Amino acid sequence: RQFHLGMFEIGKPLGKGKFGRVYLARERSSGFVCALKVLHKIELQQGKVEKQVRREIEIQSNLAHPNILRLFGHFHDSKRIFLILEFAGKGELYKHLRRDQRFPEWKAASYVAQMCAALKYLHKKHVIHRDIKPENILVGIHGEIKISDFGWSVHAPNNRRNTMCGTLDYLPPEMLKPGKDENWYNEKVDLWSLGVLTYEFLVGEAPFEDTPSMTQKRIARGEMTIPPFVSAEAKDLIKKLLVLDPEKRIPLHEVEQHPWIIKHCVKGERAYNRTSASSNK
Ligand SMILES: COc1cccc(-c2nc(Nc3cc(C)[nH]n3)cc3ccccc23)c1
Repeated sequence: RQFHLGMFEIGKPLGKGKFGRVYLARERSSGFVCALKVLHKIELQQGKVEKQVRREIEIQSNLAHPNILRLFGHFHDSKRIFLILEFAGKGELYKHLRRDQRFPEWKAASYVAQMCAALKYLHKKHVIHRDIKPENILVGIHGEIKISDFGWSVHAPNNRRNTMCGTLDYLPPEMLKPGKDENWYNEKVDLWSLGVLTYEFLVGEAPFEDTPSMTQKRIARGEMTIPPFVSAEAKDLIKKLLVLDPEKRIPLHEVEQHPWIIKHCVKGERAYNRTSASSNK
């Protein structure tokens, strides 16, 4: 399908990302509401991120999952690249996290379960996200979460050098301490990040947050403390994800069956059984 700017009615600016502005937009013929991300080619060249953007488009265009932000299409003019993205009505998850300081366990567990579903889908397609953090998650109108920003995602196995920018908090040890094949890592990097995310949802800050050099040391040693207000089940899951050896991290299908997730996520079903039971009376 060919898209061009004239097809869209541009609405209010939603916000500014690292390399682009995002606008609410409506496709004129269908009335379909979406988010239009505008990237300036000059800025991408200066930031040396054209390849990353091409990869983001190529990967995200082929994904279709309720917890992954859809990329419906893209087009460009002489100066700009336009990404036609799904509109998530409640905006950036990290703003919700900062506003609430930390999430109650039922909400954190629901988000972790949704992340699990999204990561299972990605890993089945041999896509590693590599940049799972609250800043890259949007919230839909019904409170469901959607992974966005595939700028750092790759097809596994990766053996290309990637300069990292942004926070180190979410980097797994194998991406910090170059081993023999320093650039070879696999999907298990997303398990580590899921552990950091779970911790941050419940505590309100990342487990290894410190000065950049101290953060690297603490990640490499897996040095973190989990505050007493975190439940024993949640603590158990965090400790099973934040394991230095990638092969020893709890796999996604075990995460979704973990007691902490089950306890908080089958509520709907129990509630369903209660109502159906009561209606039989
Ligand atoms: C970089 O994009 C930024 C930056 C800051 C805020 C928003 C934002 N986005 C969305 N939804 C989106 C965004 C995309 C790509 N799809 N759906 C909703 C919002 C609601 C209130 C405030 C802000 C919002 C985006």
